[in-house]
Amino acid sequence: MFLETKKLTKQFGGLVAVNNVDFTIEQGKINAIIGPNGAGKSTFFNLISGFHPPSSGQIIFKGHDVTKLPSNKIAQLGVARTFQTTNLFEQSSVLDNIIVGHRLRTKSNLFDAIFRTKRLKTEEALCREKAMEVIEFVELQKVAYKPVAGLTQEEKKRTAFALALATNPEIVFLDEPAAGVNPDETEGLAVLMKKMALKGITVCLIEHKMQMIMKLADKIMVLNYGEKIAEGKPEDIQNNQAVIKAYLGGGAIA
Ligand SMILES: Nc1ncnc2c1ncn2[C@@H]1O[C@H](COP(=O)(O)OP(=O)(O)OP(=O)(O)O)[C@@H](O)[C@H]1O
Repeated sequence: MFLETKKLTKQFGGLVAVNNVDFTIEQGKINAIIGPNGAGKSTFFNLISGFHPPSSGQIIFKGHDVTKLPSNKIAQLGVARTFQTTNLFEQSSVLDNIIVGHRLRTKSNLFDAIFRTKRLKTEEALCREKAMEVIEFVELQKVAYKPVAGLTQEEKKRTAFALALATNPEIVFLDEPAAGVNPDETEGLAVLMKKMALKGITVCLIEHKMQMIMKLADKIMVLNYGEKIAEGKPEDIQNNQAVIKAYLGGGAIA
């Protein structure tokens, strides 16, 4: 099993935001988490990427219990994530944003920076090389040297993907990757997510755009009031009575 949760639970005071959720994420596939507003999707995401400690339950990643690991330690195991609004440096170029993001995860220290050590120079060169590689992967070569402020929404999303990919992750968690982009751009981002999965990177996303999810996902989990009400292939989910009921008659998942 690649990534698995066992009876994962998160309580905020008296509210159970995630309730006893068993879920498996399939390696190299596109795994989606859907559900009505307030269903617990973001909380579940925050638990499995180490941003919140669970109240109870377990998270197993490649056979290791990572339940109690902080997010930086989980990141070192090959887990990366994007946020609904990824903070980019608007006045800096795409390339610099990615280099800075990557540098934050490399090993040089203040001593290296002051004395411009060989290690620092080697790492800088490697970061630049890696940044160019991921810029090419997300197809942003044409805007690599442009400030982020002048990019389209889709290009900004691609930059956020590139930031996550620069750490060589085995799995990326994408929080509403297509929020705020138009249908054409949504299609472009869907193609990019497929490209990631084809490269062997496991994708796990939260998304409200149902048409996109039904076409894109290999596997879907549906949360409602913190509980898993369904798990399966898109066609199973679309025809699942509990899911249709949760979405008030099914209009939202048609
Ligand atoms: N830090 C917190 N403190 C207290 N309650 C919280 C906290 N975070 C989330 N909640 C509550 O937990 C429940 C689940 O919220 P969550 O944001 O995970 O849902 P969601 O499915 O991601 O919703 P949306 O689709 O609207 O983003 C909600 O009732 C929310 O108010």
